[in-house]
Amino acid sequence: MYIVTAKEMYDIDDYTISEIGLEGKLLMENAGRAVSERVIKLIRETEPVCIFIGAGNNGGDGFVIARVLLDKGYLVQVVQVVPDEKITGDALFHKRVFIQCGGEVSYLTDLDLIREKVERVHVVIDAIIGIGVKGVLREPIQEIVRIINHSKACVISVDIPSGLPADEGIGEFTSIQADYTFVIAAAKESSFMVDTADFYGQWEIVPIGIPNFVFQNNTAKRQWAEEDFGKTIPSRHVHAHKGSHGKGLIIGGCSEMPGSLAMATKAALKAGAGLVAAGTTEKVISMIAAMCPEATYMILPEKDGYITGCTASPISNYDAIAVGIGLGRREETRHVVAELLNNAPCPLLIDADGLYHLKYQLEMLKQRSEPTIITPHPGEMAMLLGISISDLLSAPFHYTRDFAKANRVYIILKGKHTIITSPEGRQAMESSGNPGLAKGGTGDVLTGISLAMMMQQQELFDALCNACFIHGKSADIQIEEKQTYYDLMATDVIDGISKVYRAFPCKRV
Ligand SMILES: NC(=O)C1=CN([C@@H]2O[C@H](COP(=O)(O)OP(=O)(O)OC[C@H]3O[C@@H](n4cnc5c(N)ncnc54)[C@H](O)[C@@H]3O)[C@@H](O)[C@H]2O)[C@H](O)CC1
Ligand SMILES: [K+]
Repeated sequence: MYIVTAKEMYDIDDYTISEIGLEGKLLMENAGRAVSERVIKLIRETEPVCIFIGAGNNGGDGFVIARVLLDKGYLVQVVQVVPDEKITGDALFHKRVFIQCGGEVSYLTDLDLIREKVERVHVVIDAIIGIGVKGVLREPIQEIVRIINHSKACVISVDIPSGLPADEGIGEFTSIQADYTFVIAAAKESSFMVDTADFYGQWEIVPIGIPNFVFQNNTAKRQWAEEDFGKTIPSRHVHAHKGSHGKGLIIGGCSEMPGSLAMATKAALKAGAGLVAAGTTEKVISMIAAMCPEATYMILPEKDGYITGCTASPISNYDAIAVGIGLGRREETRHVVAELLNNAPCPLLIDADGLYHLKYQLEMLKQRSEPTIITPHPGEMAMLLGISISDLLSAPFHYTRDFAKANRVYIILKGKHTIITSPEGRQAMESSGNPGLAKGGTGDVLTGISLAMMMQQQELFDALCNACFIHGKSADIQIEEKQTYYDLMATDVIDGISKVYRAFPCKRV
């Protein structure tokens, strides 16, 4: 599933029409038919339906839907909310076809009449405006939208709830509040944003015959799905030994936060790492060693229970290193992150307190020759960007892409919809997981799983997407099987990793 801005969707549309030769009328027919198929599954023939139609191609989709429903014996009324001369091009073509098939269209502007109509129907189909909306809705459309929103009818939007922007980061709007939205061809950015997602109601994408490669050439954003995990997760070879699955090092922990290191280490091993060493203070080792007997330990220098350095120890023979969890924010500890940024000869993941220290030495990121990965939650990402969390969440694709490109890092921006970004600006959204994950320690588990994935032979971007998938799916399976959003613990997410591998088995060889 691809994710697009309005501009990307128009480019995809133009290419399909002008270079491939699938005419606009045909795409509109496909769109209207595909939406009608879904509508027919939702409503009965006896339920009166009113289709509201605006001036653009979204309205054109509405005329196709009206024709299909009329033909199937539905009680359809069509209300055009703009004068006849505004209906042009492909939309006019389909309006004429609808009328030739016996359909009737009323152009209504009297708001009382519209209110009466809306009160009498069970279902409203909203084909007023699609991705072509500019700014806040003008009158009388704004008032018509209000009337529809106040009615008891089930509201089904075509492509996007009318009035809602397709792109992230757009401030003011008035929108239809849909119960269902059938999104044409590709997900729009706004269907994932905190301030706009709810207007869609339940939504689903309906394909309209645009070839896959056209999406690939026009957008760098997509959803990471189960099939992607199945296709990319590397096999475990029958002749494999522990060295085949990577040797990782996790540096972190302090006297007040020993558990975070234990959880990350255990999660890395559970997710498939061959060997994992935990680098920390002697005291923390004595606290966690029994919790994770499969790991090895590296004693690091300390002051008052906080790590002060790590490069005096051998860090060159690891395949990947993670730093930051439970590290603490003491100034002496900042040096640990600097040493690793300078010297880690392998992919380096920075999380939690490591990100706090990174803020003071961001310029070092560009000097690294090996990949760097950061795994912030929105608060940490906003801190690194120097903006507010609400600004970040209004346009997360934009902010993370710019930061990743400027600083040459991979980013996992954690959230309900986690966004994974590569230094080239490729972006994936991973949406598994549930509110049970909103608890201390789950980020440490993701760090451990990510470290393990980074060391399996797969492209680094895919590895990070798969780590998020395993983490979220583990939480989902635990909730399905035995737990609730209240009692899910980070350690349960570690236990659930085996269930993910059993549920989505990978090839053996
Ligand atoms: N994605 C595809 O491949 C296909 C999409 N289809 C549908 O087409 C629309 C986009 O159509 P477009 O004609 O570009 O724009 P709209 O229909 O969304 O609306 C334009 C219409 O709205 C008026 N308008 C804009 N802003 C406002 C405002 N603030 N207040 C009032 N009126 C406003 C503007 O004047 C225009 O008249 C897409 O969403 C799909 O549904 C194709 O049918 C199939 C291919
Ligand atoms: K619409």
